[in-house]
Amino acid sequence: MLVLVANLGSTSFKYRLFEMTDDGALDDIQNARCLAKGAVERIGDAESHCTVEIGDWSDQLTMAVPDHGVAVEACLKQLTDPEHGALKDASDVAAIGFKAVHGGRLSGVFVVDELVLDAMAEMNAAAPAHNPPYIAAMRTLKERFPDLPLVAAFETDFHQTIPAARKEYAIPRQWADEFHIRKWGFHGASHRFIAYRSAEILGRKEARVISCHLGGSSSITAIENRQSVQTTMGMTPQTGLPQNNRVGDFDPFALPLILERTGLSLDEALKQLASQGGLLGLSGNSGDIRDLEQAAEAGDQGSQLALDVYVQEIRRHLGGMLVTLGGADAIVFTGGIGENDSLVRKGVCQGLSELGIELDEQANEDLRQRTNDQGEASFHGSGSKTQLWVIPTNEEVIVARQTIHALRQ
Ligand SMILES: Nc1ncnc2c1ncn2[C@@H]1O[C@H](COP(=O)(O)OP(=O)(O)O)[C@@H](O)[C@H]1O
Ligand SMILES: CC(=O)OP(=O)(O)O
Ligand SMILES: [Mg+2]
Repeated sequence: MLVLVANLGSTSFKYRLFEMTDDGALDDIQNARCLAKGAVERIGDAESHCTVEIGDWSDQLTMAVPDHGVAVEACLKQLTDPEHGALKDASDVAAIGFKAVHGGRLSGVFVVDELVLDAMAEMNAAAPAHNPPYIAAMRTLKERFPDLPLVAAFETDFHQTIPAARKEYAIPRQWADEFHIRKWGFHGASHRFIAYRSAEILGRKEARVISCHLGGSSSITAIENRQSVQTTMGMTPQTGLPQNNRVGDFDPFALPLILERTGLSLDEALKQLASQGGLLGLSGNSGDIRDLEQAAEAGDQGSQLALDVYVQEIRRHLGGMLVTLGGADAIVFTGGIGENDSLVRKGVCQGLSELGIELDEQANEDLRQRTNDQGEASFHGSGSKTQLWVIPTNEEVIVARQTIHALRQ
């Protein structure tokens, strides 16, 4: 069975085409053959980087990809290319699974119909960088391929195991009960993959793991027995750590002051918090960690401040997760930043030997030369009680499994 998985991130579009057996369990993460994969990075910038790998053939190009709709069209074109493509026709796939973000009252995995699209649209204001592009892509594909099942696997699903004491806001009871205002948590596919994969690596399902998904959007999750028990994002993916251009945790009582001083409407101010905040807002320069490190190196103070705030916020939440779990067997770094950025990993892990966390600086620097065939490597010192790992996330294989399960029901 062929399953195409579409992962529309805040700054990227990634896809993988899998050949899967349909009898695998959700945690059967090794049992999926990836026939093709591709990515478009820096969507919305003047130059987006596009990569594609189909079998032995690969290609890279730089072009303008203004939005996720254009990215999805480009992906289908690549996959059905007469010379290099993996599909004769898009209808060869059994389903397209989406790593969908906020379904509000719908948390779980659903075949996409009008009710699902409505539930997502209700959350457009809560997830402005994520829900509108997903809805647009789903509508386009439904129109072009009316017989092809589309499946939405919501990011909130993995966090349903978080106990009430860690998911309730201290707000009037009615808001929580009637309007579902609570900490939902996101990046569920990634944190679930890390939960399953780290348990395989550590050889223990009951391990205590802290999963740091650091990318265009970032969140940290505490995992016990392969289940989420606490996470940093809350009601919306604007919360928790500072994101690339979204604010992270913020005091709502600053808003009246902002509206009064700037003359902005509430809508405009929220738009700015969700597009001009985060690392971009702090630095006044860029939301991409690579640009910030380059600028900081050249002496740009705003960029250095953004990097420092990001690392300090990760450390603050890491401290909370360590206490929640009563210590950790492993801390795992994943996502575009977690997998690639040794400076951020070093900033987060240094000076924690009193807590049993010892970084091997050289191993952290040389990580790329030390990875196994899945791109994984550890970088803790020999005396460290807590293991430190980089594990490339595979959100798509989780969504592919969830898609098959949803089709069976
Ligand atoms: N080689 C790299 N070195 C350092 N940071 C990187 C590298 N590649 C990507 N990144 C960072 O990762 C981010 C993208 O991460 P990703 O997890 O793909 O994001 P999203 O899914 O939110 O779009 C970029 O914004 C950039 O900050
Ligand atoms: C919240 C979320 O799903 O983030 P992203 O896809 O941008 O990493
Ligand atoms: Mg992502």
